[in-house]
Amino acid sequence: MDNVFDYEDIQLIPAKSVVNSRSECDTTVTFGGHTFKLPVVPANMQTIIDEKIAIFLAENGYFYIMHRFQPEKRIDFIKDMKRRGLYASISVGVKEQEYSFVEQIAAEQLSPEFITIDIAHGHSNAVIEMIQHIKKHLPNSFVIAGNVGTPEAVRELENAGADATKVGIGPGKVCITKIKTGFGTGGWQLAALRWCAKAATKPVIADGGIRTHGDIAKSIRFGATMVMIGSLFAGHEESPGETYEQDGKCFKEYFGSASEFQKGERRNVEGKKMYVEHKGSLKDTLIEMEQDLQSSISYAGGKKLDSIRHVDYVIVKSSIFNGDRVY
Ligand SMILES: NC(=O)C1=CN([C@@H]2O[C@H](COP(=O)(O)OP(=O)(O)OC[C@H]3O[C@@H](n4cnc5c(N)ncnc54)[C@H](OP(=O)(O)O)[C@@H]3O)[C@@H](O)[C@H]2O)C=CC1
Ligand SMILES: Nc1nc2c(ncn2[C@@H]2O[C@H](COP(=O)(O)O)[C@@H](O)[C@H]2O)c(=O)[nH]1
Repeated sequence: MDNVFDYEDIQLIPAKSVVNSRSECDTTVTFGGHTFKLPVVPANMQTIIDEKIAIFLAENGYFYIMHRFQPEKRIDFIKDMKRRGLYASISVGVKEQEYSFVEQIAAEQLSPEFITIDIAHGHSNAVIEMIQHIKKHLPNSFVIAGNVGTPEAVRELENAGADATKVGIGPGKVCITKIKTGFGTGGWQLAALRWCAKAATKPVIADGGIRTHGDIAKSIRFGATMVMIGSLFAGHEESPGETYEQDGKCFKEYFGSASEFQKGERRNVEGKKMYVEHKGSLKDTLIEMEQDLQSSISYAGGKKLDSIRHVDYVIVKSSIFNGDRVY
C-alpha cells in the first residue's frame, strides 16, 4: 500500500451546485433493504447506545446497532422492537455461547433484521464460522461482519456469506490497539477504507476515526455505504453512563469496548476511557449532521448522496495520530 492518507489529509473539491437550497439535497441511504435518513450509525458500544436510544433511532428512520455487552437482555430487546413494529438490529460475538444464542432466536422465530458480528480481529475463522452459522439458522437476517482492514479480509468474509463488512482496526478515539500492538488502520483509515471498498462487492461500513461531520462525506467519497461513529455520539443528554460535573462543566464517560471498564478486568486491554463534554440532545446532533451532509452534497454538485462518490480530491498533509493521545 502506498499513498496512504487519513481524514484530516483530504479535502474534497467542490463542483458547480445544481440546487437553489441545501434542503433539496437528499441524504437517505438504502442499506440491508431498509431506507435510512442518514448513512450514519452510532457505534455499538455501551456508552453510546442503549435500548431507549435504539427505539428513538428506529422510530425516527435512523439505522442503529445495539451493543452485545448485556447478552441476557438481547432476546427481550428483539421481542420489544418487534412488538413496536420496529426493525431489530443486534450484535453478537464469536464465543461458544453465541452459537446457542443464534439457535435460540431461530427456535423462537425471532429473526432480527440485522446481526453484526462485533470482534476486534474479524479476519478469522471464528468470524467465518459465525457468519455461516447465522446464515444457516437465520437466513433472512442481514449479516454485518467485522472488523477488518484489508481487501483479502473483505473478500473472505463476503465469500463466507456476510452481507456487509465493517472496516477499521485501531482508528477509534478510545482505541489503543495501534499503540499496544503496532497493527491496524489508525492514521490511514481513509486510505484503508478506499483499499477495502475497491475489493468489496457488497456494502462497506467505515468504522472509527470520524472527528468532524465532513469526515462522513469523505467516507462516502472513499467507498463507504454507512459510517459508524462513537466519539461524536458520546456525551449527549440521552447517552448512557454517568454525568460528571467539574468546574461548572458537565461531562459524560466514553470508554472502549476492549477497555478495562467494559471488561471488568485488565486482560488484553485495547481500549481506554475519556470524558466528553456534554453536547445537548442527540436529536439536535442528528439534525446538524443531516444539514452538513446536505451541504456536502451541494458542494459535490448533486442532489443525492451518490454525487459525493465522484468528486475530485487533494491530499493536503500527513499525520499519524489524527489528533488522538494515549491518555
Ligand atoms: N475496531 C477496533 O479497532 C477494535 C475493536 N474492539 C472492540 O472491543 C470489543 C471486544 O473485542 P474482542 O476482544 O475481539 O471480543 P471478545 O472479547 O468477545 O473476543 C472474541 C474472541 O476472539 C478472540 N480474540 C480476540 N482478539 C483476538 C485476536 N487479535 N486474534 C485472535 N483471537 C482474538 C478472543 O479470545 P482471547 O481474548 O482469549 O484472545 C475471543 O475468543 C469488541 O466490541 C470490538 O469491536 C477491540 C479492539 C479493536
Ligand atoms: N481498538 C479499540 N477500538 C474500539 C474499542 N471500542 C470501540 N472501538 C472501535 O472504535 C469505534 C468508534 O470510533 P470513534 O473514533 O468514532 O470514537 C467503534 O465503532 C469500534 O470499532 C476499543 O476498546 N478498542
